[in-house]
Formats: sequence, C-alpha cells, structure tokens
Amino acid sequence: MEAFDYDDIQLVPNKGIIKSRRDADTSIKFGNRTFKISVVPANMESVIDEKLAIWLAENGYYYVMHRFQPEKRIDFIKMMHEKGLFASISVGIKDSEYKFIDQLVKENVKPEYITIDVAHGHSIYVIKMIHYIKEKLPDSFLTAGNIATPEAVRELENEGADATKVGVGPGKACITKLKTGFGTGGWQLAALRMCSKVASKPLIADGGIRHNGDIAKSIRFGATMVMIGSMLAGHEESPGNIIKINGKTYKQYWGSASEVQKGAYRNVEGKQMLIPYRGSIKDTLREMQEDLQSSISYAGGKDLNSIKLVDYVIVKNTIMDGDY
Ligand SMILES: NC(=O)C1=CN([C@@H]2O[C@H](COP(=O)(O)OP(=O)(O)OC[C@H]3O[C@@H](n4cnc5c(N)ncnc54)[C@H](OP(=O)(O)O)[C@@H]3O)[C@@H](O)[C@H]2O)C=CC1
Ligand SMILES: Nc1nc2c(ncn2[C@@H]2O[C@H](COP(=O)(O)O)[C@@H](O)[C@H]2O)c(=O)[nH]1
Repeated sequence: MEAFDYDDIQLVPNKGIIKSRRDADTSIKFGNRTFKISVVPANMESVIDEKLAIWLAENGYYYVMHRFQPEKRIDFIKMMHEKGLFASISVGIKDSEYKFIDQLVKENVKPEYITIDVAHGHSIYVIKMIHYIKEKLPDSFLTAGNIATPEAVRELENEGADATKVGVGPGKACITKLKTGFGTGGWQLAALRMCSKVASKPLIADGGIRHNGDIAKSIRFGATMVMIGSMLAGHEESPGNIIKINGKTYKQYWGSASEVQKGAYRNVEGKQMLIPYRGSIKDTLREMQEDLQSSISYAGGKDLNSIKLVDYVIVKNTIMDGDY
C-alpha cells in the first residue's frame, strides 16, 4: 500500500476549455440537495453554532450541526424548518441517543440529514444505530463515520448508511495518532483513495485540509464533500470570543475529544489551540470557491467531475519547499 498525503501530491493540468474561471461550476449534489461547493464546516462546537448553521443553509452551503448540546437538537430542527431551511444534525451512539431518535419520531420532527459522529465508526454499535435510524427515520440522509478502511466503507454502506466519512486522526486538533498509535494521520489522502475504490455511495473526506488546493485533491481521490475544521475556525462567525495576545488577535479551536469539550481528562484524544483571527467566514468560503473554480479550469473541464479524472504525481513533500 502506498502511503501519501496532501503535500505529497500535485495534480497535472489538462488543456483548458473555459473562457473565464467564473464559468466553472462548483456545485455538488449531496442527498437530495445541491450545494454551492463541496465543503462543509466540521461539526465541532468550536466551528459551528446555530447562527452560522442558519447562514450556511440560507446561502446554499451544506452544514452539519454538532451534537454537544444534545438537549437543543429538537428545537434546532424545528427552528430550521420554521425558517424553511433544511435541518442537519449529529448523533452519537450512547443509549440516550436511541431515546432522542424515538422523541423525533414521536414529535414528527424529521431532520433532512443525520450524521453519526463518533471517533471509531467501524463498530457494531454504529451499525446498530444505522439500523435504528434507517428504521425510524428512513427519509433522513444518513452519514456514518469516522472510518479509515475500505472494509468499513463496504460494511457501513451495506448496513444502510447513505454516505460515509473518512478520517481517523488527521485533524489539526487531533492527538489520536500520538495517544493510540492508530489512524490516517500522515496518509489521509491515501486512505481516501483506498476507500473510494470500493465506495458505491458518497464519501466525505474529514480532516487534514491545510490549503485550499487540498479540496481539489480530495475530490480527485474520491470525496464528494470535504469536511474542514481548523481552516474554517477562527472567523468572526466562529463560536467563542476574540482573544488578544501581544497585539495579535486569535480565536480558540478545540477538539471534540479534548478535555475542554469533555469537561474531564478522560479518554482525551484532542487538544485546544489558538487560531489567528481570519475575518468573515463568508470571504474564506468565497475564496475556497474561487480556488476550486481555478482547479476545474486546470483540470480542463467545466465542473467538479473533471477534477476526478486528472493525472497526479507523487512529489513527497517537495511542493512545500520554501513555502513555510
Ligand atoms: N475523526 C477523528 O479522528 C476523531 C474524532 N473525534 C471526535 O470526538 C468526538 C467524541 O468522539 P467519541 O469519543 O467517539 O464520542 P463518544 O464519547 O460519544 O463515544 C462514542 C461511544 O463509543 C464508545 N467507544 C468504544 N471504543 C471507542 C473508541 N476507540 N473511541 C471512542 N469511543 C469508543 C464510547 O465508550 P467509552 O467512552 O466508554 O469508551 C462511547 O460509548 C466526536 O465528535 C468525534 O467525531 C474523536 C477522536 C477521533
Ligand atoms: N482525533 C480527534 N479528531 C478530532 C477531534 N475533534 C475533531 N476531530 C476531527 O478533526 C476534523 C477537523 O480536522 P481539521 O484538520 O480540518 O482541523 C473534524 O471534522 C473531526 O473529524 C478530536 O478531539 N480528536
């Protein structure tokens, strides 16, 4: 098996066919909806809150609300529906989550998208939850994760997941690879490639995106959606306060398995860090879309499909020489 990551790869340009990058179509269908760009902010409490979820849904972006205020989820779904917006929530796999699904059914509150969000998604308990959700809420589009192997993709798809999310340990706030020795940290792109070879349903690449070009690389290696945490944190709209240190401005970014998130130092696999303040997320998302339009142009096509067909070379980290 060949191990490589985002910085080890360059995509090879093809003859361009569009007059302007504005003519490149970055839209992507995921579930029954079409979104502006194949990027979704991570379902982390330091990345998304209700206000940002509303803005994203109103403006044609896919979003996944985090699951760390579980008692607010029903009202969140109702609120989104009252505004005529789609509802996209996360669930875990503990016993209380089965009661939550029952409550949704009882109150006839049906989210359009559900993401099962646990660290080790290739698990009999995730499969049990897939079965339960598909039985109780068959019309909700169900993503299951996170996973790292083709075996996991095949199994979760066969058990009923409508999409799977790939990435165990490549995140910026992640310490899983250090604490457990496991994961796709350092070879996330190769793991995505392996998973995409067997996937018959959409894949979300999750974690490890450090440059806008990594979005195109994820698409080349099989992603339909790309989940991004650290690069979409630190914005005006991001949860948390602005922090000033020595005249510089930051916001906090913390892992969902960090002590900060858990409120206790138990099974900690994440850390907290400061992210330089970046202004509005609207500008960052616009730039991601513009860069993806350029990628489509270099791919020699008009839409995201063209990126999937390009050649690539493995350059083993040399593309970053002089860039740091
Ligand atoms: N993408 C990634 O690489 C990672 C992401 N995360 C994120 O952190 C958050 C918390 O995740 P998670 O700890 O799964 O959520 P939960 O605390 O909800 O744990 C999930 C359930 O699975 C059990 N479990 C069994 N084995 C494992 C294992 N190896 N790792 C984790 N749980 C296990 C847990 O029990 P018990 O606690 O008793 O073991 C618990 O009942 C999520 O948002 C997740 O996405 C966390 C780590 C890695
Ligand atoms: N191992 C851990 N992974 C985590 C934790 N919190 C979130 N995550 C994962 O990271 C991505 C975001 O990655 P980034 O490189 O874009 O910052 C996120 O979607 C989760 O899958 C954690 O505490 N530990």
